[in-house]
Amino acid sequence: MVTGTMNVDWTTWEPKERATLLFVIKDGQILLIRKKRGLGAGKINGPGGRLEPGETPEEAAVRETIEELRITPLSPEWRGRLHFQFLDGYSLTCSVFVSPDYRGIPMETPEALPIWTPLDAIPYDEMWADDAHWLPGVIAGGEFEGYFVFDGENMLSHDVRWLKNPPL
Ligand SMILES: Nc1nc2c([nH]c(=O)n2[C@H]2C[C@H](O)[C@@H](COP(=O)(O)OP(=O)(O)OP(=O)(O)O)O2)c(=O)[nH]1
Repeated sequence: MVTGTMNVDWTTWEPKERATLLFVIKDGQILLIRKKRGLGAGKINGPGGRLEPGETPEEAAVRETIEELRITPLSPEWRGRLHFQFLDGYSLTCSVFVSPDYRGIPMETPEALPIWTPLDAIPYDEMWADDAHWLPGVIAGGEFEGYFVFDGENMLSHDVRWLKNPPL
């Protein structure tokens, strides 16, 4: 429930939609995408998308990675959950997974262009504004819950709580 410009009661909050993100991290690189359509088109992100009826977040994360990059991520690990409230009333939760390996060869699709990126060269200025607040901690091995208020693409507030291995 939105109770003011930036005040959200997260204890009673329910998302309108559920989505996923999955990052393959292997050999000092992270597999990112340039997203070609949908929410966040033009941005750099991980593969992901909204859950289909009956799917678990992990199933959706694997399906979206196959659809967007034609690879099958192996052994996905849950690393966190993003909670987004937009001022226009839209709300979304997003489960974040990391896979240490994959099967296949990443390919460009109508939805995404694969971009292998060194872990020390992640282009946060081309990503959603919240990502710099949690992706470094995820790469460091952390697990988190993140709470964000957005006005369109403009992040108004952020609160990241580390559950495990908080970054130094
Ligand atoms: N890294 C990051 N990802 C985000 C943020 N906000 C946000 O929606 N996403 C992700 C979650 C989803 O993976 C994706 C939005 O879903 P989508 O539009 O790709 O969903 P979809 O594939 O079901 O789309 P469609 O085919 O139905 O159009 O963007 C954010 O702030 N940071």
